[in-house]
Amino acid sequence: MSGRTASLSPPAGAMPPVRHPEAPAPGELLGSHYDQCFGCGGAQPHGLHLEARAGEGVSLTAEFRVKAAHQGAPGLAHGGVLATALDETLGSLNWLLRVIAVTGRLETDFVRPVPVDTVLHLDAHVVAVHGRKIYSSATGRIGGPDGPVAVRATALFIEVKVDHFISHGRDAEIKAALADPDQQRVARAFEVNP
Ligand SMILES: CCCCC/C=C\C/C=C\C/C=C\C/C=C\CCCC(=O)SCCNC(=O)CCNC(=O)[C@H](O)C(C)(C)COP(=O)(O)OP(=O)(O)OC[C@H]1O[C@@H](n2cnc3c(N)ncnc32)[C@H](O)[C@@H]1OP(=O)(O)O
Repeated sequence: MSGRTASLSPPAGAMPPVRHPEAPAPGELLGSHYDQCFGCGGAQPHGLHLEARAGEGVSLTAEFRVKAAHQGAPGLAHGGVLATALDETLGSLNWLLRVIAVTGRLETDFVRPVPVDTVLHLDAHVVAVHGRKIYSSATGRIGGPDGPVAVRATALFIEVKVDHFISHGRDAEIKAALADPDQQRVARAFEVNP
């Protein structure tokens, strides 16, 4: 065993999250962190095309329309796709902290089925930060932003350096990402605003 704690509750000594002064203003779209991302990439034909908008503090909202390609059972969204939408939404929160982080742990509750063509209204916030560990939670509702809860998740993200992607990613995609002026801007922003 690794000795890692399975708990998604912040430990004693965890601090409230601090919104970065240059984080997008409440109401602003965050944009995609990577064009080919399955969750948010605009150039990813198979993706969820999730769009997140900054909220107050370290929170955001996002919308995801379930398409026919996302089915598990007839006419219903696949649970893994819904978990991806939650993961992406939670991951986007770290941009408000100006921290690069990857999902270490994601716990999902599936509360009610989500039909195809439904818009899932997601909201997420960071609960606490402890060293490199970021504790966050998200809720997805259907029928409107105040509709019934369909899915919920709590997560632990771990802060990493941009080298994480450079040393683990595939060469071709790394080179393409570095050649994309937007991605370079993202990476640079992360480097100068740790
Ligand atoms: C080149 C161009 C660059 C362009 C890049 C473009 C964009 C980049 C920007 C942002 C991208 C990031 C996210 C995008 C947003 C959303 C997308 C959704 C998010 C994802 O889809 S992301 C993919 C799935 N994700 C992974 O691919 C992670 C695989 N994994 C690892 O890479 C390692 O596993 C790692 C790094 C997590 C840790 O490794 P490590 O060696 O750095 O650190 P270590 O193990 O020491 O852990 C430190 C402390 O975290 C605790 N801890 C760690 N893991 C835990 C777990 N699972 N459960 C409970 N606690 C855990 C330990 O217990 C310890 O705790 P303590 O400090 O208390 O001892």
